[in-house]
Amino acid sequence: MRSKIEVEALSYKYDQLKVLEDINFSMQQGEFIGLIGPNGSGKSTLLKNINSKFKPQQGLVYLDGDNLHQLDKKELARNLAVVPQSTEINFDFTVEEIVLMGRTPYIERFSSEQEEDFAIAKEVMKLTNTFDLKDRYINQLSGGERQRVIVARSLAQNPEVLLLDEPTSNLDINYQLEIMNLLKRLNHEQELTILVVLHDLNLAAKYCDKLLLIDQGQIHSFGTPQEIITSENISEVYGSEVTVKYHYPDNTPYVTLIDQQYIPQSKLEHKIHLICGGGTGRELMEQLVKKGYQLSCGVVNKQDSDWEMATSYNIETVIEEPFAPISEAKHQQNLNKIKTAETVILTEVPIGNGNLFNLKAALWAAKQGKEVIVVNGHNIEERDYTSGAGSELFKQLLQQEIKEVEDTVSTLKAIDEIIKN
Ligand SMILES: Nc1ncnc2c1ncn2[C@@H]1O[C@H](COP(=O)(O)OP(=O)(O)OP(=O)(O)O)[C@@H](O)[C@H]1O
Repeated sequence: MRSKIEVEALSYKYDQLKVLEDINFSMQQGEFIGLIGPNGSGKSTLLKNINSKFKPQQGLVYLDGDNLHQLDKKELARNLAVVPQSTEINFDFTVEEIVLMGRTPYIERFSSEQEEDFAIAKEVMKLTNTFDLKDRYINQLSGGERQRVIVARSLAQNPEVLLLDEPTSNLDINYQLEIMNLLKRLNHEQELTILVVLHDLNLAAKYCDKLLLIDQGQIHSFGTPQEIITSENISEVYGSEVTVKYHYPDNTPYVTLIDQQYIPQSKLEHKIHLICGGGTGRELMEQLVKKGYQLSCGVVNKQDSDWEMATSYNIETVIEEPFAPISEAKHQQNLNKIKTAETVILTEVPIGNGNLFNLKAALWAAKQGKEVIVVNGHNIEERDYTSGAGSELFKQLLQQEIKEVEDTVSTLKAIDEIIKN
């Protein structure tokens, strides 16, 4: 199959300033690709090379196998439409007039719009929620309204490929989602091929099938959001420390910025091991990761909701088979993790014969002189399913030098105190 768009060895300079170097990638029909990268990395310049506004000094761009820069302008506009980053429109055109401009590539010289053109303009105005604005002057609209009109104009071109440069930048959160949902719908229903520059990595990860990450004019990486949105890539390209959580079940990544300036070094170095299970560690895991602690976890069963959360944050975890009792080997691995931690937290995990080892691990940690925080907001008997063995071990644990707390908030306070001392 021929690629819809193929960029081959493309390099571009503004006078002496080299901005793009040896860019190679292709888009198949119906792909939805996000172009991401830091400010000034060359995203807009790449888009302008693909839409033929700029001609690369080296390399070629193909549309359906034809050299795109040699295509007649009208033919190109019937295939490819652009939503630029900023649109200066100096004259007082109405919204409908602007949208009808999208029909220009279909209108013969010396003739004017036909009924079909008006019908298409109406349809795309409805799609973009701009129909109610149709008689308003474009220069009297808000930035967000104007943005939607420009999207409508590009759709009126009835293109096969749509290039958009930060189409959501002027929009409030509601319209951001509306535009992205509209693009996704057009992509699905009409196989519209989309290349969109986005700054919001979470929006990009949520909507795009693939992401092209540009760094200083070169392709850093190209792949699925799961492959591209990793804390390593973000730190390498943007220089920011982030946590990436992979949402279950489709593993859509979600980025949260860690502002290192506000995390004291003592927190970054403090290692915590969390003994949990059955979802009792979820809330703590989120909080501790966001606060910048180094976290490990175990033993949890695969498929358990604590396992799910630990996996989504890439937390080092000792994992047992689904529903299987903790084996001696996994228990040993857990103790090895505990050895490297400064603090151990035992959540209010229900105790059965299968996870008695987790109580033993907490007891072992306390006897080793580790700081052990035991969450004990409810009576142990209520969650002991071992006919007493669990309660007995728990009693021994409480007799050690441990910190007994009630819930997540008091656990976090206890950790703060440990670090301060
Ligand atoms: N017309 C121009 N003349 C000279 N240099 C330019 C021109 N347009 C952009 N540049 C420079 O080229 C580099 C890439 O700019 P470009 O706008 O392509 O980056 P970008 O990734 O789209 O950035 P942003 O995310 O900030 O929009 C920058 O260093 C920029 O200053």
